[in-house]
Amino acid sequence: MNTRKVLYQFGYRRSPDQDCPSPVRHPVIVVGAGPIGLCTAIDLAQRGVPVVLLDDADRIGEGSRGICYSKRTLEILDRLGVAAPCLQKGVTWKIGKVFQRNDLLYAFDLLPEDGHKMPAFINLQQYYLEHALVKRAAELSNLDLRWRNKVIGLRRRNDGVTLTVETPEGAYDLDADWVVAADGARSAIRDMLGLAFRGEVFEDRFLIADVKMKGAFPPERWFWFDPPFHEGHSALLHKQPDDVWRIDLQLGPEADAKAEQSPERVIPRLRQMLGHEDFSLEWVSVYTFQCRRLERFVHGRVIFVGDAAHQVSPFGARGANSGIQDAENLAWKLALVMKGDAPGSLIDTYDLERSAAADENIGHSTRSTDFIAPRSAQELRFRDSVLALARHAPFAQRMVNSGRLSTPSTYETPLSTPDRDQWSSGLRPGAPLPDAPMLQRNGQPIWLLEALGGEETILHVQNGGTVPQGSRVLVIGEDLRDEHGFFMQRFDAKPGSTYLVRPDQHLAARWRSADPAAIEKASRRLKGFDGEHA
Ligand SMILES: O=C(O)CCc1cccc(O)c1
Repeated sequence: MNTRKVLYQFGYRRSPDQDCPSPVRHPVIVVGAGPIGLCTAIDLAQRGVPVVLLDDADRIGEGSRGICYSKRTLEILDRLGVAAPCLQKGVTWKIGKVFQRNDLLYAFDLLPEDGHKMPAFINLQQYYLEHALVKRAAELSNLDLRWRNKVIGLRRRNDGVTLTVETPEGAYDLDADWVVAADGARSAIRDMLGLAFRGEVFEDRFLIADVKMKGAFPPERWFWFDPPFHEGHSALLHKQPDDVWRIDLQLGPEADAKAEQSPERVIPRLRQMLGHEDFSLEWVSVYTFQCRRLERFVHGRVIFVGDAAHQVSPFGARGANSGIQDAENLAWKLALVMKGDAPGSLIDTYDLERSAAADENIGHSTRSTDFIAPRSAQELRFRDSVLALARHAPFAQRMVNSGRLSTPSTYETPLSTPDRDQWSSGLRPGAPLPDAPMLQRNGQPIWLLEALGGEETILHVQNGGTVPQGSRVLVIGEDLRDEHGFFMQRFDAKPGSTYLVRPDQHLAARWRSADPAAIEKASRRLKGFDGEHA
């Protein structure tokens, strides 16, 4: 059952680099062609940076891995050109339900408002996402994806890194100005640099099963505390495409991982839960998890992203989503630095912003895990009291923690210019921009985030005055029209309001009226030319 079915097979191809007498030098080498490595490589390539992407495998296999992709992740995937196939195949959902025993404690809606291109979440087997990314990578002539290229050695130099790469035809060396380590939780690059994680390892074991069946459950996230079919433990259910259902069952710290994966143990548990045996097992595994991270994500010219840099429990779906957000944070910075349009110290803000995001994710993940699988009698008493109260008191429902689902971080960063004017919407410098439906000059609809793309942009609300100058300016009221008022409301905009947007669509600065000198200063600041990171 755990022998992975190969879903997509790719060929090893000899690279001309393997025939060169001395190592060929590349601007960026990304190690690991999982979703995070692929997103990093595609983003860099789209920004005009030639990339080599190395992976030790040559296939995408079935397996129990990431399934939930959040709205922000989908917005990033859209910019990378892969959201459409993911949305088409994925199961869209936004409702979560939390049960205790057989009783519904409460339900939540992750996106109660209209006017967003992307849904709150989709569920999609990771292999479909990886396949869409590999197809996209193949369209980019400056992205060289090399299968069965395993990094077995790494030497750091002041101005770069030399990698030794093993292939079916022998080993060869490559030089890189920068290496991005996206080689996952068991990162070989991390080991080669002798880097250790700090954080927590949780003892509780969970059974994870992908089950194929014609289920009558709706496309919602259902979470149970102490259900009658699995007493004293928790259970989680998600719908995936192709009639596959993801089931996570808490087993406790004493569970025997090997025995629990056998069909003799798994099938009765699932029969108990589903009330029938009309299903087949696609994938079964037993896992424990860690909430931990590297102290620093940037080590000279080697930069860590995704699970190679930080790890969380599955609850909240923060692993893959935060990894893809690492990729987008890094790509624009690396591209600017490599083109000489920003100082090298801009890369330090990747470390600063994304390690703060990792701490946020680890904090959420740890608190959820402590609530779901209490580790002491005191934690258990607290958990059970909250659940008892939540049955009758809505305020206590907010204290129930069955996993806080992934949301993007607002960066507290030297790249932001602090507000000097009064603003009242939830948006603030460092935050990802909300989307809004707009009309183009020709009357065709376009989403705000589509119009922004991946470039630094000034958004200026028309007021009859002088339009600010910048490398890219979009005037609301001319270039983009806000027919339904979503933009004005979400941005707390008034005529003259002006926003400076980072290449990753986070807000860098805003003013009630455009001031060319202030805009120029904020633009230099967002590229790391100003303040302590100059
Ligand atoms: O709903 C959640 O909190 C996470 C669902 C999930 C994500 C990744 C793996 C897995 O087994 C469950």
